[in-house]
Amino acid sequence: MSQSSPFFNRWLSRIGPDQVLTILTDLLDAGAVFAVDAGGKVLFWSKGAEKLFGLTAEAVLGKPCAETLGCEEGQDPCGLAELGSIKAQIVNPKRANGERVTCYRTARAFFDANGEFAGALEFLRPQAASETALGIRENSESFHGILTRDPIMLEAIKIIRNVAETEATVLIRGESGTGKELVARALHQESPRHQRPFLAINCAALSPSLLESELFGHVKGAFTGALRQHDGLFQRAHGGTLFLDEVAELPLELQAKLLRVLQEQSFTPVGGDAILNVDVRIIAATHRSLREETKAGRFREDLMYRLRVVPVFLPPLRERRLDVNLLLWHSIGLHNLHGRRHVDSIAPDAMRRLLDYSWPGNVRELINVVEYAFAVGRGNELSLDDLPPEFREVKPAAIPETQAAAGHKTFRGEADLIREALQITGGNLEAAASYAGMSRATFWRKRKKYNIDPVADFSGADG
Ligand SMILES: Nc1ncnc2c1ncn2[C@@H]1O[C@H](COP(=O)(O)OP(=O)(O)OP(=O)(O)O)[C@@H](O)[C@H]1O
Repeated sequence: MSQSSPFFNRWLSRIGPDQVLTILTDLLDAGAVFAVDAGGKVLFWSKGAEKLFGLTAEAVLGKPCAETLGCEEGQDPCGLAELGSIKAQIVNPKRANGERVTCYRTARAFFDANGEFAGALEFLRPQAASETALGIRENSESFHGILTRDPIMLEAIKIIRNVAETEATVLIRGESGTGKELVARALHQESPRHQRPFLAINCAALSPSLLESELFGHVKGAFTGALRQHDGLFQRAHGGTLFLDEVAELPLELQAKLLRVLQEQSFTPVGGDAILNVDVRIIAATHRSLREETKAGRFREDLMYRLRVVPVFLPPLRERRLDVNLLLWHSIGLHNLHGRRHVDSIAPDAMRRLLDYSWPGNVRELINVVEYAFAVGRGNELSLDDLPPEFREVKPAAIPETQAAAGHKTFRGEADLIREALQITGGNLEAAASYAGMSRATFWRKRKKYNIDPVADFSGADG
């Protein structure tokens, strides 16, 4: 069906197609719109294009578009004659000041009555920092809110995807704040049980008697104060998933009761004598080694085997340096959307401290650090002064031993940060600049200053 009324063409010629196109593209002020002829010469250049590239229409009209936008990075500058249309292609056109800007390119070619390429209309929308952080271009992954570029985390996600379909019990091991609950929720969401409840309990947070009544419920009069019957989590999670966080802290007497539910899908509420049957999938998590706990006699061996049918390990954040960068920018992007401050760069000394930090509270701590920076700091650059005191006090020489043991380099300065960024990204300048918290132009300048050659030294590095 046509998108316009039969009167549109008449109206268009009365107003003037040129004026209509100009006004229309003004309405799209989030990016640049331009038209080219069959030879790639610019025929139309919107106000948004002037703003984005710092080039007036007067300076650009009639010039080859590839030259105007500095398409020299081995990318096909056009490709439209063959493809006909392009959607959300990532390109890096050049601004008047020489800086490159990452954009999404959407374009449509026109063909004349003989099928000959007759030019095209293009729309370039600059990519937001938060989109880069979300890893839309790089090989990162967002899976039910879990952001990562770390190979071990990606492997964990793969396992979760595969076991979600099954009924297997999963044991997630990781330090506090590494995302164990997030992963458990993802597993539930991916499973056939996703329309039934997902309930969670921290086994370390309650006294043994309260924990028992929370898990299994109690009948009226079961103990002093049990004024009415209470349905436990196992009953309420029927058909769904129960997440037992810090399962290693479960008292031995409750371990026996949990084992029975796992083996027989049945239990008796506190003070009751009727056996209740339930269908609940268990996902357990711990920061301890259950094997060690078993050896020490604190955890039942039979229960350990029941729980760790599929073990999943989440590494601490200090061992996932690519994720520090990714999660920082993701968190910054969220604050940029809602706060009064807009951060688009991180000062190199601040970035160095963030990357060198041992993150004992893992991702939860990182989120809080960004919140702190937005609460106390001002301006577009996140500086060292915006970070909590522990970041400002730590000298590179005083980096915790755990990190040194984990094989982390300590930085001596900006040059080291640039080298590390190139090393870890295999010489990809765009990704390396993002890793170092610098704009591409600044990264380029500093790389030159320290005479670091990305091609000779780092391309093909396995990062
Ligand atoms: N990879 C990730 N991507 C995005 N957000 C994450 C990631 N990992 C953790 N988070 C966020 O960090 C916070 C802590 O995560 P979560 O509660 O899942 O950790 P945990 O290991 O269960 O912690 P604890 O053992 O202390 O309960 C949450 O806000 C969570 O959304």
